[in-house]
Amino acid sequence: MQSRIFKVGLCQEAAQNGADIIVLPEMFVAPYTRKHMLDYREPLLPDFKTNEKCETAKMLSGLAKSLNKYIIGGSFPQEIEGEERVYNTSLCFNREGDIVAEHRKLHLFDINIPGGVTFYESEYVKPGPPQYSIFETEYCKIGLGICYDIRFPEYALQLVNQGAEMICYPANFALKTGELHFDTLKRARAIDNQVFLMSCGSAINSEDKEVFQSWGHSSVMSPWGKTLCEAAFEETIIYADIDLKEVTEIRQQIMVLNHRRKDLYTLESKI
Ligand SMILES: NC(=O)CC(=O)C(=O)O
Repeated sequence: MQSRIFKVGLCQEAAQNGADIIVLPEMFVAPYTRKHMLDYREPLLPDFKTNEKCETAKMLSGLAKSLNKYIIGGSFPQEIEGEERVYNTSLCFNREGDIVAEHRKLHLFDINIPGGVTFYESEYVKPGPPQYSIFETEYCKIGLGICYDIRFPEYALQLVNQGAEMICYPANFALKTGELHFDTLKRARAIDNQVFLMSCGSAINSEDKEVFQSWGHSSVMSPWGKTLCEAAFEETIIYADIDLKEVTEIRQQIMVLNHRRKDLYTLESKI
C-alpha cells in the first residue's frame, strides 16, 4: 500500500508565516475514491497520540503541538469496528495537540449528473451521528462541516445559534459542481450566517487523472461576503487576517439573525 499523503512541510511553512489556525482539505491523506477510503482507513483510539494505528491523528496532534497552532485536520477515513463503511472524519487540534472537535460528515455526496459526475459516497461512508461540531478558541467559537454539508443551511444556522463566528468546511468539491456552486455556497453561508467562512479544497490531482478530480479553490470569506483570499486548482497555501469585529458590526447593522419570523417558521433542533 502507498503511504499516506502528509504534507507536513506545508503546515510548517504556514506556521512560519504566521498562520495561527491551519486548515487542511477533506480526505487529504489519500485520493478520494472508494478503494482508497477503504485501504487507508484507520481507527481513532483514546491513545491516538502514541498509537501507530492512528497514523493521521498521531501526526496531526504532534504537528499542532510542535507548531503551537490550531489545526483543523481536513478529514480522513475513520475505521468503524465491525463495519465495511468508514466515517469521513475531521479532527481539530488545539495547541497542545488535544482533539477539541470531531466532525463526521453528516450529509453524504450521492449524486448522479449524467455526463457530469456520478458519485455514491454513502456506499462506503456512513453518515456521522447527529451532532453539531463546534469548538472554542481564544478568538471565537468555530463551527465545522465537511464539503457537501455546506449545501445544508439549516446545519450552519444551528452552529451560529450555538455561538459560531467562523465556520470551516474542509472540502473536495467536484469539478462539475464546483465551478458554479462552491463559491456561491460559501458566499451564501458567510452572508446568511454573518460569519467568516473558511474552506480548504483539495488540489486537482494532475498525477492521476483516473481518480476523483477536485475543484480546489480554497478561500476565506468575510461576513460581508468578500473573498479575502482564494486558491485556484493547484496546491498552495493561502492566508487571511481575520478581524472578528466585522462579525459584531455586521450583526448590528443588518440584523437578519434577529429578524426571523418565528411566528411564520422555525428551525427545530432534534438534539
Ligand atoms: N464532494 C462533496 O462532498 C460535495 C460536492 O462536490 C458538491 O456538493 O457538489
